Amino acid sequence: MSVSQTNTAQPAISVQNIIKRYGDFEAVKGVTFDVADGEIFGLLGPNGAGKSTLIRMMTTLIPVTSGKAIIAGYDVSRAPDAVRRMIGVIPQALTSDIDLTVEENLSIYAKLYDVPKATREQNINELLEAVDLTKWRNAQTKTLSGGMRRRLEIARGLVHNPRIFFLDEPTTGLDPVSRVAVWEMLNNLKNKHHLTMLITTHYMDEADRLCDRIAIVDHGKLVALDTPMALKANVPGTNVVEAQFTNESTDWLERLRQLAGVMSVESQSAGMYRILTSSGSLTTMQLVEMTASRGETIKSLSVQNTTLDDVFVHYTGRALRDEQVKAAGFIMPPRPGMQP
Ligand SMILES: Nc1ncnc2c1ncn2[C@@H]1O[C@H](COP(=O)(O)OP(=O)(O)OP(=O)(O)O)[C@@H](O)[C@H]1O
Repeated sequence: MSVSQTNTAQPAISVQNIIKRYGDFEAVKGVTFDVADGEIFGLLGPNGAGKSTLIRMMTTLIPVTSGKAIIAGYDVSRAPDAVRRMIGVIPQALTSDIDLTVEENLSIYAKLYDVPKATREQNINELLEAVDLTKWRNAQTKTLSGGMRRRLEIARGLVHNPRIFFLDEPTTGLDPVSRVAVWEMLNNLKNKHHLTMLITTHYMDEADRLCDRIAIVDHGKLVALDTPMALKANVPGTNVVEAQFTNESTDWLERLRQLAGVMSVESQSAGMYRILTSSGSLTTMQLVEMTASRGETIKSLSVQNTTLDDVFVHYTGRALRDEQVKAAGFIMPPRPGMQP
């Protein structure tokens, strides 16, 4: 079926049993999901899970091996130009021209996308305001901080008024304050421009705060898809107890596993144990009793609700902090005048 009409009742993005093969290697193995109009949809997964490959297919950068991706009503394989007019794309790498000013970067893109002259200036002014760069419009891009440059790239991706915005790790390499500023900005932009957003991220707190629904991808397959709250509620064990003992006994792992409600126990560094349990209070009570009856002491103890990190571990078998090693390796390019 060739879909050529834009229809607001249909999903903004519809991916149907999509497959991508690189030679003999299947990087995406039949993934299906819809993204509703106006939704912020997160794609999470370990390194190499297939997130970028999925985004590249949805944004027409690489051909689909089989299956379909329908973006704003257009099939990426049959109507790639129409898809490109409907989408804005922020890739992982920063691509604005550092020798141009902020405004020149936006203006060149607007011309590339044939934004009519009459609306070009107004669009640029509004976007500069939205990303809080109005007073930097004449600054050379190379003088901007990492966070400001990322905001410029986001404004540039919206200069032709796309309906659907794809962001591949929009806050990687930013400090926590800049990350929160980008989240707020994306939320404001979404509401003001009625955008649909698809975001990949390595940061669980980002996905939790920003996304209406989250898809977890692993080894090229979709392994979970729901709202952050439902994902957390559906993971066995609703609490995480972290405990550290003064005595480095080798049988803690086994003894902790036998406490009431315990689903799994993970031994961490510095004698810390992370316990996933269906009843934080019951497990904690028994843990305290058991420790006291053996004449041992607890060095530290905390009880937390299940986080998206726990969801991630549950579905992928890997902790996100392993993934963050790679993410932390990305460093924003230095700007002139910055201290090393
Ligand atoms: N052009 C290519 N040729 C061959 N294999 C590729 C190519 N691009 C990606 N792959 C492989 O496909 C798999 C999925 O890669 P992809 O970049 O989509 O993962 P990702 O989830 O985006 O990972 P990351 O978080 O590291 O960006 C990986 O095993 C990768 O090595």
